[in-house]
Amino acid sequence: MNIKIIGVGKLKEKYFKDGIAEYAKRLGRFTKFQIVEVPDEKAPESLSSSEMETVKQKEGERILSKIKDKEYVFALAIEGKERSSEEFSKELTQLATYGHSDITFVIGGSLGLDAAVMKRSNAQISFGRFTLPHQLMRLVLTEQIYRAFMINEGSPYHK
Ligand SMILES: C[S@@+](CC[C@H](N)C(=O)[O-])C[C@H]1O[C@@H](n2cnc3c(N)ncnc32)[C@H](O)[C@@H]1O
Repeated sequence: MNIKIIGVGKLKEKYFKDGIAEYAKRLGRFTKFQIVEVPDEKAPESLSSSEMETVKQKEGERILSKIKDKEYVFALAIEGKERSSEEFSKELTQLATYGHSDITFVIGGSLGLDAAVMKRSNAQISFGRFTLPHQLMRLVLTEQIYRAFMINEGSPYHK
């Protein structure tokens, strides 16, 4: 299985980079894992709602340019569907069983994901109603993907 996370903007803080690098290393024995970063658009607080839509649209086009037709896409969205870690683990196993070997997760920028990206997605995942910073979301998601493989293996990592 190939797993890709597409994120908007560069990861700046070392502690996020270190955390992600640790889980990415652990994931190496289960899957080919990569993070693809697309450039973010400047989004000052003074933007009008149509300017905000333009920012999301531009970021959305960059995201979509990194997705191939064969990829199964999960969009991360607060209003998406919540799952337990066990359900998520089962879902990934089922996708592999049904021949989906390229799984892509998309995390939006500071203004969220454009409608075109939501439309392209095959499923939407919510980590609950809290708004998480997109950089932290990358780390949390990477850990949950690792956890999903450990659950599937029956590892005591998941208690
Ligand atoms: C700072 S948030 C964007 C907030 C924006 N107001 C929105 O509603 O999408 C950046 C990205 O992180 C992800 N994200 C943040 N919190 C999330 C949550 N609780 N569940 C799923 N994804 C989340 C989403 O992909 C979101 O586009």
